[in-house]
Amino acid sequence: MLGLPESITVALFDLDGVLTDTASVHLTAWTEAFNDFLAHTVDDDGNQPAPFTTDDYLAHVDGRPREDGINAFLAARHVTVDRDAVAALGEDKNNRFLAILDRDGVTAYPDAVAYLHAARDAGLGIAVVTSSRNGAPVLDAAGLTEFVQVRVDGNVIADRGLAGKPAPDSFLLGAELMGVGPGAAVVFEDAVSGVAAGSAGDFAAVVGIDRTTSATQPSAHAKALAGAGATAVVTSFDQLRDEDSSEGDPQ
Ligand SMILES: O=P(O)(O)OC[C@H]1O[C@@H](O)[C@H](O)[C@@H](O)[C@@H]1O
Repeated sequence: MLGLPESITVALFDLDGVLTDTASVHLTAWTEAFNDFLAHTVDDDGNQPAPFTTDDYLAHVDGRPREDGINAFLAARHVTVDRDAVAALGEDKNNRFLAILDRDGVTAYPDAVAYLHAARDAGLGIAVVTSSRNGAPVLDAAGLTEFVQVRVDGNVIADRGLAGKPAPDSFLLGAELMGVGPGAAVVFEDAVSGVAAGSAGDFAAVVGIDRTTSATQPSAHAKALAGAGATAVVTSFDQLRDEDSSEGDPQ
């Protein structure tokens, strides 16, 4: 029913881009904020840096805590700024993110909601592990809070001084708070940094969710997720459940 090894009793879900259609909102907010910022900045050689692109988002920002994403992208553009500038850029992006949320609301992916129902019905423990400090309001706006027994979000990560994804620490904390070790838990992730975190944590399974395409041909992102250590890559949770009905696996 869930397409998972039977040893798994806990599911750790990333949020943005896995359960909710908010990776696109982060991408839009980051693109606007970075490009406004870059327009008034020069790199370490005094040149105008190239604009922020979707590829930059996937490589440097996706899945990481806010400040880590800023630092990784600016380092890639050889732009050096002080901590106040990083904080101001992060705040600008967050204001843009919240304004889009306020205007458009949050959509939960139907396949993810169906999978949450199936996981809960099967008795699996459910946790959300997100780098976002907006994890609680996004879950609320999507109507998903009722499913979540444990939430590790960007605020928890900062309060506890944990290393962000691609370090495994936030997922390991999620498993610990659910009372299991990584050998009894599955990680669901759409970001390369998140899959790398699950892989580094030795979780029983790390499922990459590639929502960049609905085609059967593996996308570049699907290949990147596999390369980062995903034990399986699917374009929808439905594929996990379909696999089971064709194989007759009990869980
Ligand atoms: O700025 P926030 O809401 O704390 O989010 C931090 C990061 O959270 C991750 O979940 C997203 O994949 C990133 O795009 C985002 O930058």
